[in-house]
Amino acid sequence: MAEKPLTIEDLIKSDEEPKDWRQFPRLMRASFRLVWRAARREFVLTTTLQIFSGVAMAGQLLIGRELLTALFAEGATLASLAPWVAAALALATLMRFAAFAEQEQSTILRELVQQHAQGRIIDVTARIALEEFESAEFFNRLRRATMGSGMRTMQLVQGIVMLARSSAAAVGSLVVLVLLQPLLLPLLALTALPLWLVTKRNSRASFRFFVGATPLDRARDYIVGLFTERDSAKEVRAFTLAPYLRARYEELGERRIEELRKTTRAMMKRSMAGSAASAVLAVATFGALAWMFLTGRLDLASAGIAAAALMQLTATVGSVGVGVAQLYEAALFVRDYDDFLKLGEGHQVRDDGRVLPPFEQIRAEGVAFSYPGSAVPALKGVDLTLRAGDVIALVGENGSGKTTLAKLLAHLYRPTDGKITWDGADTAQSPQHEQITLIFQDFMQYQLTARENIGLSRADDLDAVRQAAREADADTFLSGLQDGYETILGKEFLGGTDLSIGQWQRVALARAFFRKAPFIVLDEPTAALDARAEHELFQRIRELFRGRTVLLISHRFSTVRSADHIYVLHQGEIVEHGDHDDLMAQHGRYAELFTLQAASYT
Ligand SMILES: Nc1ncnc2c1ncn2[C@@H]1O[C@H](COP(=O)(O)OP(=O)(O)OP(=O)(O)O)[C@@H](O)[C@H]1O
Repeated sequence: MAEKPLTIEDLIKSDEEPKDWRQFPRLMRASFRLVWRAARREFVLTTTLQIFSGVAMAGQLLIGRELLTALFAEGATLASLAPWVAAALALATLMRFAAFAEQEQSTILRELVQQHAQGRIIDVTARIALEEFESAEFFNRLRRATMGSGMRTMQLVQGIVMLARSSAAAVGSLVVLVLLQPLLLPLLALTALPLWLVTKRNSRASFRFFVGATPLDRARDYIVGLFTERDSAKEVRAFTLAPYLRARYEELGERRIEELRKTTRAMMKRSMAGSAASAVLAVATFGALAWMFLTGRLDLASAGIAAAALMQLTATVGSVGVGVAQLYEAALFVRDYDDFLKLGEGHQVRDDGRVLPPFEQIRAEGVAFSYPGSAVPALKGVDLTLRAGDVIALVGENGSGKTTLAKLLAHLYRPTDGKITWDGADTAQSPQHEQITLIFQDFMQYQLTARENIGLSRADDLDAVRQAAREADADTFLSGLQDGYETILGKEFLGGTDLSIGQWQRVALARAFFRKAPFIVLDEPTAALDARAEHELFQRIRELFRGRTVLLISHRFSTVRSADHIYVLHQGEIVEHGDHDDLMAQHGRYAELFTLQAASYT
């Protein structure tokens, strides 16, 4: 485990432009490791079958030469030709079978590699510090890593497979040529040189284009999401946003295409120049072959087969080039993927069910916090104490820092200054664990069954799920659904049914009751509840959460007045605290806000 977990910042600092091929061996090792871990059986089979096809191509040449020699021999008969014809047919059939088997294996191989790579990305995103999700660069990297794990791994696998096949075929043809006329080899090597140089430059150009286009691509996907996702689709209509967003989509697309045109044009020019140079060299090679035949250095059968071998080699040299290019380009993306995985090193797995001992007191001592990339601190010098069994309230205007403080107390973020202690022990390195339950203001509406929405990973215990639902006053409407607790909530999956926002909030509250954690954070838990439900919840909050510590965030002062202790936040600082009566007597910010709100009701 690394001493200090790597961050996006560290990755950016260590970024090196892939200037040359010196990184290639490392990238190839990483790529092979990925494929090997994901699907070694399929990989070995596919590669073996490809190598077989390559070698078989050389075999075809040799059989061809024997066939021609037998044909040109004096007194050639059908019987003398038959063994070679039979051998040629058998080999061709075998090659076709091998091609089918290879196709089947490589389809599975690609799928397995993708599944494995994506799975590892998910593992990392579940593990890394939440602060990472605060930067655009994180999402750029995530996208590139996802590409590295998705379509690029396919490219990688295809590259490896194509290279295996082409190399085997090339080696076969080379052996045939060496047997026939070794003098042709140096010329052939020269033919490959221009292609090699072009390939190298083109791969880099293509990679650079994709890296540069990542933010644009994300912006475009975001717009597409606004059209295609259920929540935003209604706003797109309500605000007649479609024409505006459509134009934005086009504009982003045009910028991308313009860049792509520039890149591909440069690549095409390079490829043309490379091919022209190769063609000239190939003509020279064939000229040399003709000269050898005319001067009697090669007989007719050998010259014919040498010509066929040369043609095959020229084609294979081309596909080796393409294979290497695909590999190199894919390997650059795999580097992004590999770098991204490094972010997961040194982090403890969050929410691993480890149980901290029960606490007497949680304290924030001089806590400050700034969101990454934000110049203004969201919290400064916060001191606060939560005693076991208390109901504590955080109040303050919008943006005063309530949610941020709650997230720090729940171990989701680490303070940038000061510390959070759990009976005196600093919790900076503690994982998010079963001792804490946090119901967010923007709680999740899981498109899962009602049972899973409440019990989540422990939803098997239906009795406990129902008990939690009863406590949150959700049992009646959940039991009344078509399939009761087995009904999928939300409309995105077949058989799903939606709830009202207040009913969703009760389901979220049931989640808090279910977890039985000793420390519960409720951020605006009643924002969507009707007046009666809200009143009842607060009347019963002590009874419902008996023996547990509740941190309550609310804008409704009537709901927090019975709290044991109230902290008033203003611009990231605690400006007043005490119980309701103390605070009213202070005639400060709390008293002002409370009176203001009370006045609007009377
Ligand atoms: N992810 C973020 N990145 C940068 N700044 C943020 C982020 N989230 C919140 N902030 C800023 O931090 C400050 C505190 O925000 P916070 O969400 O804690 O306020 P709050 O008191 O919970 O507000 P509300 O009553 O509106 O829920 C605000 O100034 C806000 O703009």
